[in-house]
Amino acid sequence: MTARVGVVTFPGSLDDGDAARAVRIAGAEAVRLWHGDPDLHGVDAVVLPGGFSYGDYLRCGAIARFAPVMETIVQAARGGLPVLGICNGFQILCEAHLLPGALTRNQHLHFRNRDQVLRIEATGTAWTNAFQPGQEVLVPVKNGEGCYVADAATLDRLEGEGRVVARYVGGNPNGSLRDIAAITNEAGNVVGIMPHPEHAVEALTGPSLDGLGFFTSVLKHLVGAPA
Ligand SMILES: NC(=O)CC[C@H](N)C(=O)O
Repeated sequence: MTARVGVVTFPGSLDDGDAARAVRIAGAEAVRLWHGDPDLHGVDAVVLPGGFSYGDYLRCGAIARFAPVMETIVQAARGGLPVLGICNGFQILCEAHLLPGALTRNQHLHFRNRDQVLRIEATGTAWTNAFQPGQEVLVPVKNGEGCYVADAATLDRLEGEGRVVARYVGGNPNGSLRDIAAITNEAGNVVGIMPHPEHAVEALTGPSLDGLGFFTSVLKHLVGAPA
């Protein structure tokens, strides 16, 4: 059976099309989900894409968190549904308290858009099991509010529990504490990542095919998961 991966569209989403494309290239069916519809239509996993949901008003992700679809996603994620939040999606996951900490204004106050090397540190998650521990990948980063912050105790806990999923290598583009680019929840089914793996899945557009591993990981995870 082909896995069905939902991709949510909020008003202001920008990367939902690319996320759905990445899902298809990885070999799954992409199911488009609408922010106003709480029904997840039986999907096996969910991607919250990048962009500017609700115009980034108030704070990035602060309004999207209250979308009808998020109520269902929060419940399902607590029950083990794999959820990947990319950039604005990561911001939404923090606002929804599925992940600890917050994404704040880039330290230098500039929007940053460049190709970025990441080191994958946690390969036990639903979205990173196709990587080798310590593997370096190249994916685009593009954000204005990507500076990950949390109190020292939370950061120590994330590190101690192996929940720092990826770190920036070769320069930190936004001032994130401890160079954190991606984290996971305790169960490893929810991952938030600031850079954009869905933009690194095709040779034509580059900068690598490294992003595909996030999407093939969840398919591997679903095959191993009980129905
Ligand atoms: N690429 C994105 O998803 C951008 C997220 C958010 N709007 C920011 O600027 O930080």
